Amino acid sequence: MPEAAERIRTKICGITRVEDAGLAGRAGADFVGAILTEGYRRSVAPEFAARYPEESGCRLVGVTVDEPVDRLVDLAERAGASVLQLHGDEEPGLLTTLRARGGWELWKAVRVRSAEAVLSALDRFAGVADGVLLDGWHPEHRGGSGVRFPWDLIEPVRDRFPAGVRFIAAGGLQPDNVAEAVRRLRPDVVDVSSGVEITHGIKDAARVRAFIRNARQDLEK
Ligand SMILES: O=C(O)c1ccccc1N[C@@H]1O[C@H](COP(=O)(O)O)[C@@H](O)[C@H]1O
Repeated sequence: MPEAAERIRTKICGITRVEDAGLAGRAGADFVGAILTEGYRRSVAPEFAARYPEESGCRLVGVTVDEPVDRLVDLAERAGASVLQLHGDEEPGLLTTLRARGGWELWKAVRVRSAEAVLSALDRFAGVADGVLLDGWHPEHRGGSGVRFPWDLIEPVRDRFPAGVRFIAAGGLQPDNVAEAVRRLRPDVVDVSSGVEITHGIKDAARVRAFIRNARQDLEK
């Protein structure tokens, strides 16, 4: 008998208020994300993000951009992150080093500009990343910009994700398009930040609930 498909997981990212972590947890999210590298619109101190897991019951994803390894380990430990999302130009060797330094699940973010670049990233990070996150590309913002990647580029190469590597779909997801993303891209996790916000870092309760409900809808039919 074929195995039942795993249910879709959801991540609410860019949380800057403890009450929004609670909101995400009550709505059924699996992961809450905090931007731990300083200087971004949704950056928070690691000690502040450390309050999210207890408030939400979710696993904490620490998002960092091009941090040196010692600083990264320090941020991850202070936040109590369970997953590290590397959202810069990190090389595979950094992930190998991190794996030896702690028990974090490691996700590498790739900003999609071509299917070839995604295939090359899958190749380079196979064996070192537990997940590959695909995000939209924006000329000024590293992430959290609400930009979709071209889904039609990824649909034909979806099955090239190595077995056991989570596919996290991000970038421009919203309550209104997440069911279509789940159907077309068949991700393991859907990730949203700006699509459920009132303004940068401030989440809207109705949109968070609708996002999670709509993400799950296809698999529950
Ligand atoms: O949200 C940010 O400000 C941010 C800063 C630096 C790196 C990543 C960031 N956000 C990540 O971007 C994706 C997509 O966000 P959106 O839904 O398109 O707004 C998501 O993984 C965020 O974690």
